[in-house]
Amino acid sequence: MLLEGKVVLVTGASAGIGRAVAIGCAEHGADVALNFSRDQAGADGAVAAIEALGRRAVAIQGDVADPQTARDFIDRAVDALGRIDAFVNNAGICPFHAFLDMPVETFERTMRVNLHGAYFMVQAAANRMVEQGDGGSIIAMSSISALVGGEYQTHYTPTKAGLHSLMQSAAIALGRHNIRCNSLFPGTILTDINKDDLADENKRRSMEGRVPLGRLGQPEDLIGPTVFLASDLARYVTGASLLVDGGLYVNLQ
Ligand SMILES: NC(=O)C1=CN([C@@H]2O[C@H](COP(=O)(O)OP(=O)(O)OC[C@H]3O[C@@H](n4cnc5c(N)ncnc54)[C@H](OP(=O)(O)O)[C@@H]3O)[C@@H](O)[C@H]2O)C=CC1
Ligand SMILES: C[C@H](O)[C@@H]1OC(=O)[C@H](O)[C@@H]1O
Repeated sequence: MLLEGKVVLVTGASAGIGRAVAIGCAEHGADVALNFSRDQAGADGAVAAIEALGRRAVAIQGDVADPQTARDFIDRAVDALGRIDAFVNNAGICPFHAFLDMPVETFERTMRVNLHGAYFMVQAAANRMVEQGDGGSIIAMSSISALVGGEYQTHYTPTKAGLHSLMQSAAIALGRHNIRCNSLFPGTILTDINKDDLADENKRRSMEGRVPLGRLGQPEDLIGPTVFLASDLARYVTGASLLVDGGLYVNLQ
């Protein structure tokens, strides 16, 4: 088991990718703390799934856009599970909207959840890992959108580029503590975040058609890459990024 004896913390773990990687880490031996903001039932379901695997789990509510949530989540998770070995910054939103009339509130909320929230969460996780003194792994759920644009994502893609940039700088700041910081770049993964956008059958077919592996992603496709980066197998990997997109990014023509 790659994560036997390790404690993994995941933000935004009541649904979608965060839920899948939280349960996936438990399948690979970890105890897991989950952050969520609204979906208590989803978080409770993920806790039950992890406990059914014989692992410990705790769900802690908090809006990552509030800087206080970061300290609270890390403190309560470590109180419950004893330590922190890996931190997955996953919570994120993507309210699709056109550029020219982007509401200020939509822009600011997206920045606060996806980027400001990540900054304070990563900082709080890193401080606890430094106190523990035996290293750690920080993983950011960035996106293929850190590399390419989207007409209705002008407020979102900069947060994903920013998140990867945060991982690069944090990798330098934390290397002396043996804390590794890496980004995952998922392509289009079928979750609630894009349910409405992909309800347009033409758009969905066109997106599928561009993926060399022939399908859009499932949340479980992120488990292997997350477990690898959290594990000691990745002990010399830091400041890196990994596309998990079925080949979408390289498919120019
Ligand atoms: N799906 C995709 O195609 C891709 C997704 N990503 C990234 O992956 C991450 C997860 O996305 P995905 O699983 O698709 O989305 P989902 O909408 O399925 O899940 C989002 C999760 O984040 C939580 N969340 C949202 N806002 C907050 C908040 N303010 N505080 C705490 N938790 C919050 C939600 O919990 P609750 O409902 O309880 O608030 C939920 O658990 C995001 O960062 C996204 O940008 C990257 C590339 C592609
Ligand atoms: C929400 C989108 O479908 C999804 O989010 C990303 O980060 C990917 O680039 C996709 O556009």
